[in-house]
Amino acid sequence: MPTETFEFQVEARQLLQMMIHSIYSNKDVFLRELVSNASDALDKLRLEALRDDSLGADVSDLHIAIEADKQARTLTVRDNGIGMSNDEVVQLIGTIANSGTAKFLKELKEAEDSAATEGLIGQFGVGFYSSFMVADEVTLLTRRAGESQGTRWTSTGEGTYTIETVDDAPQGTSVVLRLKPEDSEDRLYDYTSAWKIKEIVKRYSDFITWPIKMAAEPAADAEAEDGSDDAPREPETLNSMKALWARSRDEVTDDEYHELYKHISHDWNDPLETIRLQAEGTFEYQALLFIPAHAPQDMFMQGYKRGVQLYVKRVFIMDDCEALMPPYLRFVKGVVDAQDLSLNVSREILQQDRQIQLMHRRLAKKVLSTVKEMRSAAPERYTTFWREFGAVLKEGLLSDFENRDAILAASSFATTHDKDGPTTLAQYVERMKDGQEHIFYLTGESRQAIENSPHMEAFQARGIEVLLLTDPVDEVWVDAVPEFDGKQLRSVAKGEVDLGTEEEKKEAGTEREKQQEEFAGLLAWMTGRLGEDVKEVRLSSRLTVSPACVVSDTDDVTPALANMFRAMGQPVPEVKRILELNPGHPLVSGLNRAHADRQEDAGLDEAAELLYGMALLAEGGELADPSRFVKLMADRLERTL
Ligand SMILES: Nc1ncnc2c1ncn2[C@@H]1O[C@H](COP(=O)(O)OP(=O)(O)OP(=O)(O)O)[C@@H](O)[C@H]1O
Repeated sequence: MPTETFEFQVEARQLLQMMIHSIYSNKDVFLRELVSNASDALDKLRLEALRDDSLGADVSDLHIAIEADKQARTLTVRDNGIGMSNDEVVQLIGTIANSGTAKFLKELKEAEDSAATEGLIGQFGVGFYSSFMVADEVTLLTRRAGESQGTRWTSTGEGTYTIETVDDAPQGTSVVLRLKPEDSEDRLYDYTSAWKIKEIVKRYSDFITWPIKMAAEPAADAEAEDGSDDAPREPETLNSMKALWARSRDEVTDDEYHELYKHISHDWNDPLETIRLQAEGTFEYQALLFIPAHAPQDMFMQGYKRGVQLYVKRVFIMDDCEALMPPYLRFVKGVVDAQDLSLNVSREILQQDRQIQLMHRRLAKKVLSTVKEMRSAAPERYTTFWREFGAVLKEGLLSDFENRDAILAASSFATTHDKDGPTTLAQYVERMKDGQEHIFYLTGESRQAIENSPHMEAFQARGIEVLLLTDPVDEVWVDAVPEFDGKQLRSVAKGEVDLGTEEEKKEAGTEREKQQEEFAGLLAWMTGRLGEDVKEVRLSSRLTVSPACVVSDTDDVTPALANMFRAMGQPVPEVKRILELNPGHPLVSGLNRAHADRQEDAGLDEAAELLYGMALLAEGGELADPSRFVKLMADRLERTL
């Protein structure tokens, strides 16, 4: 079989270039990545052998071996795991399937200093390619369990790689690195040194559940006597293989937890939070969960794989076990080790298992209570958490009714009360003014757009706090959550506004009756005139500065929500809104006088239309016919000159 040469996919090539030009300063991590891949391959083989008797794979001595050759300056990481078929090598090693990669590479190019670069690359993780940080040539020899032929893949990382079929490859994968010259100033150490290898394995891979073996070094005295040392030596196992989740908290350092996190999440950064849980009794399990410090790029994409790893009595069973985590906690990584499940358990069985459902509930509660505690105990970390995952967490308000209060208690919201810091609902309720019955909020594109919206005027004038909700999911959950602490949530852009003390309300009522009479003609005429667009034109009690605004009826769908449904392909009927006029505004009183004098003409028609258009623009809405609006406006302006 001839050797064939292939080109790396564009993204893969860019990533390799970055590896070769060593943008990541800690090069030791290449070994962690290779060991991590080898460990995954062993997990996969054990499972496949369990499920498929006919695989014909040897699973008697599964392990990882590290071999260094000082003379040849090579380092080999070998496993006798699942291996890869010829096609898999091309697909998995020659291309990058991760959809976030292009975006990541762009950000990486724009990053200005090396610290920013490392932060970014840490979010991504580059796995196998990190070999090129320390090697100028990498050879991978692999044979998939159950297949007879193997594949050799070789590359210097410069744009192409070669592939050839090999007849006598052992089962599993070996990766041979031809090491670059040592350069300790660049943190490129001697990776043939047994001491260095041990140090790296201990630091990053101690918990790996498979033995990581290294051939023992020849003893110094034996070499001195006759220059050779032929006696076979037992290879040394470098890692303790202890499952961290099964050890007590005080036996494990934070660093050890963090390395386990990196292994299972493929993240290069430390997690934000580590959560431990031990359940005893009839259904025993241990969980070690992590909240990452960054949201993955594809968290909102369809097909995002959620869930933690499932082990049964220390044996890895599956990745992304979605039965253990609700969708709104899909960012949580970790390990759950259950004592009483079958090793053959399938995803379908897990979904229906009552014990698993109980476990799922308990894990969700534990994550939520941890987040809540984080807010008081570590506010900075909570801020990071909320920035990265707040929008996802709030999805739970729509799906997890049982934990709704716990989700609300772990949530925070931007508020008019504080320019910089968010508030909790409990804090909001504490600050509520005498006579205020509701928790007020407004949804919109951005804080600025909301604050400048005319709907806010009466609230600003009275100093009533309003929550400023800018995540798309906010449009939805506010309708699904009936109340918090006995207080209803109310949009300031919906329904009638009824603020102030009883006395003030009474006074305002008499005043309003007078105004109703005064403006009755104008309101009736405008309701007819704008009837195609709005269901009613009425006087407003929410405006102090602006002439007009558009509001939705209390139970109507807002335009933003309707747009969201339409974007998801769900038809939503057109819902007409209400135009409110500010009787105290000179433009409105002027229009009222003009209407009383002239009853009807083209000028009045246009003024009504312009007023409605202005109200839409003021809330950040869209005009049905912007060019007509601009023309009418230009005509009017022209007449003022
Ligand atoms: N030793 C190995 N045995 C079998 N398959 C392997 C081995 N090393 C890598 N692979 C396959 O190649 C794929 C790509 O590996 P790579 O290390 O580049 O990325 P990854 O481990 O999937 O994720 P990340 O890039 O986040 O580390 C792996 O998912 C795995 O399927």
